Amino acid sequence: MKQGGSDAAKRAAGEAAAETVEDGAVVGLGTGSTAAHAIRAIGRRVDAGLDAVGVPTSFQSRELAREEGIPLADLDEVSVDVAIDGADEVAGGDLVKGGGAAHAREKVVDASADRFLVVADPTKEAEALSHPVPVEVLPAARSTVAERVEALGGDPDLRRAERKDGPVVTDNGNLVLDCAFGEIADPERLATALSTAPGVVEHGLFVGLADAVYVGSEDGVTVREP
Ligand SMILES: O=C(CO)[C@H](O)[C@H](O)COP(=O)(O)O
Repeated sequence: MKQGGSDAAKRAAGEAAAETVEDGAVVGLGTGSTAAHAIRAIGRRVDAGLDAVGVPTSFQSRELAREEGIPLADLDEVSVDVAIDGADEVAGGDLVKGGGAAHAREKVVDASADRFLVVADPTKEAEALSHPVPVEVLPAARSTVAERVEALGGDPDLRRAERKDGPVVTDNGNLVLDCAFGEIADPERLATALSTAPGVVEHGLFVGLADAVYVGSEDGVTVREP
């Protein structure tokens, strides 16, 4: 997993994206250490009088938003104006997400937003996607989906928890297969193949969803519109 970026770079990206949130906006709150900087910055702005409502993408982002005093809503109550979320790898407008196993809810929220802003540090950028693709699966479908992934040329690996024995269980009660495919020549095709496998809840390929990518560094932020 590409986790090598500096916290200063992540913070610069998260805070720059948070600055774009307009008064009255409904904001999709992403998951991970970079999105957390955006949530904290939005929290500071709410504290200073910004009228904004957050739609969390995970248990983690909900907890943080609560701590920061951001009013929250569910997706069946509001529509999202802008979502701000991190990524494990970015190539143009295509992403691999799901390092925090939150990609199913992240995709629902990010794809529903009028604008989806990706926040990342330079270590996440790539010419082509090659990061293993997290695939959330129903527990009963673990082995059938793994066989399907192998048939697609991938190498599935059940994600294991670091601080408990056994697998990672997602916020939705499912398992995650991290599927290495090497360089992904046609992300859209692979995304369709994974989506159509019975038992797949969601995968971490976000193809063509990003409206802008904020890449932070110690020296500032570059914004790309794919
Ligand atoms: O997709 C994600 C969680 O499911 C995260 O956004 C992704 O893993 C990036 O995390 P970080 O900003 O901590 O590097």
